[in-house]
Amino acid sequence: MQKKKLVLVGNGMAGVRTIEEIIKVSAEEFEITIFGSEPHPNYNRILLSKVLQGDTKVTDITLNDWDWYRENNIELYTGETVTGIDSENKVVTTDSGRTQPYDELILATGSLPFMLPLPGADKEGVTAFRDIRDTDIMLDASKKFKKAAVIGGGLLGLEAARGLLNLGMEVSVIHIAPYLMERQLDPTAAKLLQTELEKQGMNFLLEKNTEEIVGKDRVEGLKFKDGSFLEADLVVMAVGIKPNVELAKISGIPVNRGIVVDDYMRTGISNVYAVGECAEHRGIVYGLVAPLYEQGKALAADICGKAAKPYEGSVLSTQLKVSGVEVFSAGDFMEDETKKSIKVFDEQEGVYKKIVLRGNQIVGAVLFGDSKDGNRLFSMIQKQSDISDTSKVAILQPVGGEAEESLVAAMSADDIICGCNGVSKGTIVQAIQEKGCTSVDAIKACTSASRSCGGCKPLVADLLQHTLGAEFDGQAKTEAVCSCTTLSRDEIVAEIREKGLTHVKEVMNVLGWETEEGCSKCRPALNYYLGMVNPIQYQDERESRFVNERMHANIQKDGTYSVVPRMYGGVTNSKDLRKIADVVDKYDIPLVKMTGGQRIDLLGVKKEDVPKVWEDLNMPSGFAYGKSLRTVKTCVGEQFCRFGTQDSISLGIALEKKYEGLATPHKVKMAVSACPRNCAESGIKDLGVVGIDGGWEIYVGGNGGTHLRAADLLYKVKTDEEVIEITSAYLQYYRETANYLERTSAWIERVGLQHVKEVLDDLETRKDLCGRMEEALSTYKDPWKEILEDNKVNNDLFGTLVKS
Ligand SMILES: Cc1cc2nc3c(=O)[nH]c(=O)nc-3n(C[C@H](O)[C@H](O)[C@H](O)COP(=O)(O)OP(=O)(O)OC[C@H]3O[C@@H](n4cnc5c(N)ncnc54)[C@H](O)[C@@H]3O)c2cc1C
Ligand SMILES: NC(=O)c1ccc[n+]([C@@H]2O[C@H](COP(=O)([O-])OP(=O)(O)OC[C@H]3O[C@@H](n4cnc5c(N)ncnc54)[C@H](O)[C@@H]3O)[C@@H](O)[C@H]2O)c1
Ligand code: SF4
Ligand code: FES
Repeated sequence: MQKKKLVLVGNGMAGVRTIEEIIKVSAEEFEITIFGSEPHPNYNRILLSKVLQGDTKVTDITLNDWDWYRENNIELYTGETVTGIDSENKVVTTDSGRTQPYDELILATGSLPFMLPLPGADKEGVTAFRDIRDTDIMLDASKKFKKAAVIGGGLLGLEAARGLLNLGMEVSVIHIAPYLMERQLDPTAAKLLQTELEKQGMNFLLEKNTEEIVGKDRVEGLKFKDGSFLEADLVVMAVGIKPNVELAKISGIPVNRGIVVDDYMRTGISNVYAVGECAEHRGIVYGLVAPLYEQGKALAADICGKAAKPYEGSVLSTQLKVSGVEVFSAGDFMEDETKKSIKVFDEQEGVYKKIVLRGNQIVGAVLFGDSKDGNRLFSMIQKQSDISDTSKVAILQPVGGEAEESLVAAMSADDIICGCNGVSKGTIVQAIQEKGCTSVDAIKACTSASRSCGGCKPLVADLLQHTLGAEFDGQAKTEAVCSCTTLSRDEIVAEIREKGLTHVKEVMNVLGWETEEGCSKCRPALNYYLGMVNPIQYQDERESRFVNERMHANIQKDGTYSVVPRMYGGVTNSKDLRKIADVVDKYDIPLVKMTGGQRIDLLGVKKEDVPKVWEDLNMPSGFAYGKSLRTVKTCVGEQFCRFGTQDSISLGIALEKKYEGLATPHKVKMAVSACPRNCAESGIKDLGVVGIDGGWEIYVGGNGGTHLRAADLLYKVKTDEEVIEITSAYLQYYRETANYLERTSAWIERVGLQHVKEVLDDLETRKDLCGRMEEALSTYKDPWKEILEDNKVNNDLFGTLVKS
């Protein structure tokens, strides 16, 4: 059956979640194409606040990595904006001139930050806070400048302000209303919040209306309508958002404030849906993920032709993501003639709780200082619970002084634990009891709870503790390798050994993987563990490797490849240099560059030329792309240097020849310096050797990358043979005990240098490790040669045939 063409415009949180839902309902029905203006795969926009606050890194907030798109056969065009929709001919066009036909079209274009149209708003140093680019602008500015002004004292403005404080800036928040977060809080809670944030170092200017942003090219300050002035060299506008509807509007799709949709997210034009912050449902445009994900579910069922539960609107709840502050707000939180409140206010402790009732129904709540009851109250609001039978004040203190744990115990099965993803206590308990989930990560994988803002993680952990009791502590330490399983690395390796498992698919079947195909985290890891356990029998599964390892070359950002041939110990000769020069000319290679590991990198090689370049070079692969030994950097040593006490080059070459091509959990870099002056930088390598009088020192666990770490001295030895013996035993122990993708620097911190020493001090163990290392090394074959000799693989990978 011909698949239907499904096009998604907008590669953001709501759009991609909807695609996930569609794949869950009907994986085979659609050929999916996604366009996204941003140059990234789908990431967790919510966590940009945490990135700015220094709690996480941009690289850790990806929700769906490139492999996810590939694995689900989704054609993804990033950095490409859809500029027109021809709904008659069912085609979209993009800013790169591409046209893409569709059978079904989903618009998920999100919002645009509202930028106050002030004179000077275009000056350098004025930014919104919406995406990775804005976050980078703020991170950069904080390194060079001191004074930040945030316009807008809502959720976004306060989270930005906390981030800028953490980055060492002086921060003023300019707010137009008389109190903060007036859309979520009442004046009492807002005042408490302001006091707490002032204690943290924030400065507030309330009821201030900005008139102008002043400065030459760069912003220098803000002028206010009351004539006052504030110095600032960074201005962040956080004054709300507006639905991004321009594309829909020019394409004739009915638009009000947002794109108008029905209860299945259908727009006024057939086969065109809208979801997320760009959509307007029953007159409401939502700006939090929980309702957007609910919308996505309804859309997914409808588009797949299944009986869909209509989307009927959402009650909202919010929490501010600022550490040290607990603020919660939900539903209709302001009193009026029809709504009365019950309040508890402990001024001494700074705790304020309020519920708002319409008759006997609870319709809203505000909590400050202690937001633990937030989820329970939110569930009551969503269910419109009638509280006539309950003592009203007890609703605000339901567990009166009992142990914290009884909070989750007191929740009913349909109480929501994860507001963002709408996951109830019952669903999580079911995942623990029926699917064997034993960690927060495993629960995230099974149920999506904690996958968005992460605010519910402590509650999920409490629920795990409560459900598993004594079992929890022990099990909590073992993290699942990924969301496809609840098993940890150690459990998987043990099962592979015990059950004699030999293939990635077999591991998944036998060990009850949640997903049929696994994911980009577990597949390469399983491929490695299988090869490590059984190096002789195991057939490497190319398709389970990361793309660079599959291609045996690094893909560059423009789609070309880099080729780095092996040069043992960083030593070359005129013959190899001539070959390299000829190859560079013949294939028009734009850049030749020395690497940090003393190799020559040919950059910008066209995909179809890669095998031909390998063939003409006729040199072994340098494994510059691999989880493997990369290079052994050497200093010139005793042969030429007057300080040299040892032959660093010969030892470096011997090490590189011995361990080349060895599969390791992560890349391994080595160096050999012939004296303590350490010109080859042995102190920041995974394994570094330093010449001393009458022998060598062996250092381990060094890292010169993002997580800079000086290597630890492991042993002093006398001979080259001893260096090799210790290296073999050390590397083999790392291979056998590290998590896949764990560098030696992280591994040594985890297992402890002393522990590793004790293992290697045991001569029997050392011998066994060396024996297993020899076994692993015996399987080495140069991958470039192998591919050149296999026309099919060559053709599959590069679309070229080198040998006839
Ligand atoms: C710093 C920050 C913190 C937040 N914290 C929270 C929180 O704690 N809790 C919460 O619930 N919500 C939070 N939010 C809001 C939440 O991130 C949004 O509600 C959610 O991301 C909206 O999803 P969306 O898919 O509708 O829009 P977006 O995530 O904005 O995605 C839309 C995407 O479409 C792309 N696009 C637009 N037009 C086109 C086009 N024509 N062609 C191609 N691509 C296009 C855009 O570039 C964008 O990448 C936060 C937002 C920010 C900025
Ligand atoms: N923790 C969370 O849930 C969270 C965090 C960040 C962002 N978000 C979402 O992101 C979106 C954007 O957040 P936001 O805070 O910008 O929107 P918002 O509309 O909630 O708040 C904007 C604030 O700016 C103030 N403002 C408006 N004009 C102003 C002016 N000229 N001068 C000074 N202040 C002015 C308003 O009074 C308002 O309080 C919202 O949908 C929000 O829900 C949520
Ligand atoms: S490390 Fe010592 S021997 Fe090697 S080059 Fe430097 S000074 Fe010379
Ligand atoms: S409440 Fe946000 S991820 Fe669970």
